[in-house]
Amino acid sequence: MLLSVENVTKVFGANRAVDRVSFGVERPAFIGIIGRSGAGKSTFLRMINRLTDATDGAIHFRGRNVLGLKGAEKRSWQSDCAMIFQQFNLVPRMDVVSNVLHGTLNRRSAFATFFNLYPTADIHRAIDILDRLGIAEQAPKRAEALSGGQQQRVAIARALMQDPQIILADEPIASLDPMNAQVVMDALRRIHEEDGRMVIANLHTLDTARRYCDRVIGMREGRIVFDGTPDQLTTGVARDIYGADETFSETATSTAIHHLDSPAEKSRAGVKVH
Ligand SMILES: Nc1ncnc2c1ncn2[C@@H]1O[C@H](COP(=O)(O)OP(=O)(O)OP(=O)(O)O)[C@@H](O)[C@H]1O
Repeated sequence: MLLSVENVTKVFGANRAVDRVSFGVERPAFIGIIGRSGAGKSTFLRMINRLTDATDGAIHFRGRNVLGLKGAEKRSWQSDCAMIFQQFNLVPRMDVVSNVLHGTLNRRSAFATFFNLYPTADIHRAIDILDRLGIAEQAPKRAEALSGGQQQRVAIARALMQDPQIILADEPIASLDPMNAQVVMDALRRIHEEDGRMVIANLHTLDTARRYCDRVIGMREGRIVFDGTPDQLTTGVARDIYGADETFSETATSTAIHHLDSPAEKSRAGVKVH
């Protein structure tokens, strides 16, 4: 088993935010985690890369319990599983290349970090990665001058700089318009396919999960209530995951471009209808 999650639990006071979550992954896959706000998706992702300590349970990656790692071993694990956030978390006033080079921070000495010194090889690699993501020409600009979709690709480049085995993406497209959302999801999918990296993404839209993931995990109130392929993710199952009644509509959880076909949807999305 490549990744094995066993009874992982996180308790905040009286609230079981994540409740005995267990599943196994045999080979690097593109996994989507869906569920309504507060279902425990972010907390779970943050426990994998040790941003949040679990209350109970174990997570084994290639046979090693990552929840027990300390010090240098923990930091090394954290660079093996790079995280991408909804708000990109770039340094806005810093240029794009420097933001990407930040992905090598925990490999560099305090001296080099203080004086902002980067090996030439790292700078070349950063530009190659930006090129691969189609944004090399943005390299000298300040991060804040870029569109949301471009900024998220910079964040992906920063993650790739760590050469991670797993990319953890916490609502990576929740702040993006449908067009940019697609560009970012395409980039993640391509990295998964070309590099064989595992991707675990918290997603708030069903259609994105169906379209990009090999496997979808549905969470509700801290527990896994669905674990299967996109094909098995029927409207009935989705209704169960989101805890909605018969009035549940798929488009309510959708941002995809192809759902903006009808004039009503276009106008709701703020697109001018002629
Ligand atoms: N640091 C914290 N202290 C106390 N409670 C927390 C903390 N972080 C999360 N929670 C609670 O844990 C539960 C799960 O939150 P979490 O953010 O993991 O859900 P989520 O599915 O990612 O939702 P969202 O998409 O809104 O982030 C919620 O009830 C939340 O209020």
